[in-house]
Amino acid sequence: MSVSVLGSGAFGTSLAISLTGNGSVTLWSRDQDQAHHMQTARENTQRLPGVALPADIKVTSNIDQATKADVLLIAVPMQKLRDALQAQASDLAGKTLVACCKGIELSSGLGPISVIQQTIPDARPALLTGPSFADDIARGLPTALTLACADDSLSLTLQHDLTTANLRLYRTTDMIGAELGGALKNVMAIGCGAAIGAGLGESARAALMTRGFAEMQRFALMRGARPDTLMGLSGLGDLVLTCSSELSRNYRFGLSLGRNIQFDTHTTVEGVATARAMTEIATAEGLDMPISTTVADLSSGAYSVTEAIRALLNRPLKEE
Ligand SMILES: NC(=O)C1=CN([C@@H]2O[C@H](COP(=O)(O)OP(=O)(O)OC[C@H]3O[C@@H](n4cnc5c(N)ncnc54)[C@H](OP(=O)(O)O)[C@@H]3O)[C@@H](O)[C@H]2O)C=CC1
Ligand SMILES: O=C(CO)COP(=O)(O)O
Repeated sequence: MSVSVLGSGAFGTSLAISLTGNGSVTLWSRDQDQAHHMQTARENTQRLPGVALPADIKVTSNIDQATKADVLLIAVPMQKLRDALQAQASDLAGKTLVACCKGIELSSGLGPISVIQQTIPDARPALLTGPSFADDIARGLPTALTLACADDSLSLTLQHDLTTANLRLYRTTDMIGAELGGALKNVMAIGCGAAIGAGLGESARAALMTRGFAEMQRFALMRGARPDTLMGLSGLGDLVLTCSSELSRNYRFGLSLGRNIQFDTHTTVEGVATARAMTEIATAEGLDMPISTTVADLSSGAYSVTEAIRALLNRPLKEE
């Protein structure tokens, strides 16, 4: 099996490292200088410092070379996915494309699978998602992920090809559920970070995670997901990880909001655009999503943390 990872950020680099024992691995960067630096320094100093790139990984900025592989993992941020696919559309036609991003596209309200289907209609799409920090994967720590794919035979092949000694993949055919679990947990992680950053305590975080999970289920079921998918790695599993660890960028962004301090605007924080997308869809569908709406307002600066707390606590009392 040969695999190329398109997108040399933290996650793409970690997946390339993890897959080196399984066959030939190419890591593609859109930036020629960055690709050259990684190829010679054997480290992604910009996005995943401190982890050596195994000698077997070929790093390139040549898309023709990269797209020769049997399987292409697409590891770019959700809001960049459409542009990234469109820019390479002719090279990607007919390929097996495994999206590795988590989010809802703000301009369309679609998840990664649908964006692939729109931009590269004859591609064979799948999604890799679930609780995993790039650093953990790169260091070979045990991780379990969800592989979502509608085509059973392709799904079995990918599960076999992408599983490693430390990376265990579970299959599902519920692509909508897997997409939304990964997308929506980032929104809740921002909320939890804000609560902890503002000193509201662990009980507040538990309440936000639980009621946030109820919102995730409500939203995902409305869009046709299966309830059990949300209970799995791509939903509950990733929610627990992301809402409780400072390794998460979404959680750290929330912490900065709660503490009223600046956050590096170059850092990828998927939950900000997804909160906005989720809120717009929920409003159009008449779905009650108070935490997501509050996170969207908090992230955009429309609400202060004090206003956000007031908005959530002053809602009418209801049954659980
Ligand atoms: N980091 C993690 O622990 C995990 C991340 N993910 C998901 O993976 C996705 C990517 O995240 P991550 O790798 O961490 O992000 P990073 O911010 O570390 O890297 C993003 C990468 O995408 C590249 N990129 C951006 N736009 C384009 C484009 N149009 N064409 C080609 N390449 C592009 C960037 O290139 P450039 O440097 O040139 O801008 C950069 O290499 C996200 O959806 C995230 O939720 C999932 C699980 C874990
Ligand atoms: O998706 C992740 C963990 O599963 C990574 O989370 P962040 O994007 O918040 O760092």
